[in-house]
Amino acid sequence: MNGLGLHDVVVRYPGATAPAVDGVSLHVAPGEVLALLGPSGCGKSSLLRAVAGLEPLAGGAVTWDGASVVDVPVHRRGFGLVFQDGQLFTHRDVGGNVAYGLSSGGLSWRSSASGRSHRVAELLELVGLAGYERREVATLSGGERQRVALARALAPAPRLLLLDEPLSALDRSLRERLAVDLRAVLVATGTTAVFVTHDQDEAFAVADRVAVLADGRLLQVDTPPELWLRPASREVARFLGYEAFVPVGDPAAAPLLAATGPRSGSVLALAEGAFVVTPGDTAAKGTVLGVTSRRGRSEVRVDVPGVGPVTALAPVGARWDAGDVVGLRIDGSAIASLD
Ligand SMILES: Nc1ncnc2c1ncn2[C@@H]1O[C@H](COP(=O)(O)OP(=O)(O)OP(=O)(O)O)[C@@H](O)[C@H]1O
Repeated sequence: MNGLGLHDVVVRYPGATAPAVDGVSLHVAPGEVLALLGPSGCGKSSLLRAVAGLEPLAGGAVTWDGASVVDVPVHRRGFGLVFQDGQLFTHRDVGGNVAYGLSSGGLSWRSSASGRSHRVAELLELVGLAGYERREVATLSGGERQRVALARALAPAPRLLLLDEPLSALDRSLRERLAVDLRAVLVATGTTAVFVTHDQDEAFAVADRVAVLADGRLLQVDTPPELWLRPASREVARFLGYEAFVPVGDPAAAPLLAATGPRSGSVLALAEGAFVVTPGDTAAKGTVLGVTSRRGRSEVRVDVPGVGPVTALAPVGARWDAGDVVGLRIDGSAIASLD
């Protein structure tokens, strides 16, 4: 099979009671971007490092185009790496950092100085930093550094790019913008990539498919819409942000099913926003537990009979006190079903 193959990969650290990666099998097709998503300590980085060749395998195999790379040293795998902190060379300027990436490739622009500088300019333009060649690394913002790290890693046209939480040191709004830009760059260059993150939104923004890991095991791998609409288990659903579960046969499910239409699974999973606080006669009611404000809207913790505590959305500025009973409209698009 072309692309990256993981076959029952096991990573075990000396002295650890359980393996960090415990029999993970996955395939990443050429040109595909796969996110490894999971809580801290679930083994995402260990798996990525095993693919890179930075950690030895305790079991299983890593293949590229069907051939094992287990005995191929890190620098001969043709895989690029981007880390959380970019790891730029501070004694080189931006252009020097990107040109370093070129020198590790075996491609034709290596031969001429003008070919090299043209390629550096092209890569900087690709990552949104046209004209930055002579800037000192120390003068760059965190987001700019990560863009340079990406350009440097893409310079030798790696057959696989491995990104370990490349955006997690940045603040939220910058992270959201860069996630979109990162996907655009990976798609524009047709780069096959594996992207590690603990942030669901980021995984969904960057990847074609998302692999959810917990305790070193693969729980589910699917496209973002499939994963969101059909989480394979409560564990996956909880990790994606579903916060309440109602069996389909439960009386409390009736108004929910009226909003979603018939569903095939046996349990409904409710995400934040499955209820919207609405005045007037509504299908459901809840008792306010508390109110917080986030990103220009109010989030109201409400206790809904038969469902439990959930986060309902409300217009910003609206005021309630704990104990108030509020009407709730149901948004079927925030309700998934599982077996
Ligand atoms: N070098 C190491 N030596 C021993 N144990 C390690 C080492 N690196 C990681 N571990 C352990 O392996 C498990 C998986 O760690 P890993 O860093 O792969 O998880 P992660 O999902 O990437 O976490 P995070 O999001 O916090 O980086 C953890 O229990 C961790 O403590």
